[in-house]
Amino acid sequence: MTAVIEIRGLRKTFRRLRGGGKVALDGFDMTVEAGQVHGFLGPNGSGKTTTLRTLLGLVRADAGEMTVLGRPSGDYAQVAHRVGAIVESPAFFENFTARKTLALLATAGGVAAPRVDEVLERVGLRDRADERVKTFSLGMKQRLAVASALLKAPELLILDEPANGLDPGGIHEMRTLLRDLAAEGVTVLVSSHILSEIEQVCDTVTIISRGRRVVAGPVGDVLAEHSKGEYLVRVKQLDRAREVLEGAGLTVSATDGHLVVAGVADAAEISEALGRAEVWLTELTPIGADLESVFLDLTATRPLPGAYRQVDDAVRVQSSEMEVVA
Ligand SMILES: Nc1ncnc2c1ncn2[C@@H]1O[C@H](COP(=O)(O)OP(=O)(O)OP(=O)(O)O)[C@@H](O)[C@H]1O
Repeated sequence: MTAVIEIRGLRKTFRRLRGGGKVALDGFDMTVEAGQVHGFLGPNGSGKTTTLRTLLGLVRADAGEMTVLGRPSGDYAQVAHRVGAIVESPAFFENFTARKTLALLATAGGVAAPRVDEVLERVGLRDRADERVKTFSLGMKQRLAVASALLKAPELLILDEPANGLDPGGIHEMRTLLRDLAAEGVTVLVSSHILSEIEQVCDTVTIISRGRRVVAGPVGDVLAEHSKGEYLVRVKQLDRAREVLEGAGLTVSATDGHLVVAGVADAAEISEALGRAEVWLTELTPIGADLESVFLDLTATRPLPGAYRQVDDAVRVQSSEMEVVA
């Protein structure tokens, strides 16, 4: 596979007016392969936007190496026409219509005029194209931003929170759009806090916490690695099944007419133990980890009862250990 984005050891500290600095990126690494939809996740203030701005040449890194579409970051101007990006909400002239906004951007970027109607159709703004941007809702402005990023028919699309403000139908359409673009060979890097969306739409994922990569890989592998070996068990004799499974050394909890059995290395442990006691299974299903629980665990941002977590409270992962730093 070819890496479209390769980042190694990226460091950035922002100076503070009153002295000292804020470490935004602390040796961050990321690889995005061609043709994939890659999710970029991290808590507020973990360094996502700084990474994306550095990739696009808007922020100068203190150290590290980056290539975009095979070119080192210093040559970004030479690949900029092959990259479409929305990083933070773009500002549009409020008095212009959507069509005029895109037509101006198309002219400035040397894009053929018919492309404007194609992208308006693609983001669902065809019927509102001649209305002024100031009358647009947040979600409609977001659609316009995506349309502007698509104008150049980019090979690499970078989207920071594209679902921001979209209604459920719009989120669904955004998901379809990203998958369709990937099927056409476009590489998509998407940052989002809507983890269920990322889980559905992305092939691969990188999670950042306090400026460092805490996990990366195919979404399925990341979920499998963090699976807790839990199974949902349904049987007619619930109490008897619980007794048998606990007797076999398994951890069992009863919920809503079924059992959840934890710490299971192999499903056969459950079926054999129950079978020996002549308790017959009606359902045995592995309970997979979801991206939200993996994210909350790896970034140590799971809400604590009775406490208001502060944005910079998180973890720094060192090999397999987690050191909590407040
Ligand atoms: N221009 C700046 N000057 C000073 N500090 C900055 C600047 N830009 C970002 N930071 C700090 O760097 C850290 C990383 O910020 P960044 O915007 O990259 O986070 P993020 O992961 O995109 O967060 P969010 O999910 O809230 O958008 C934060 O602590 C932020 O306050």
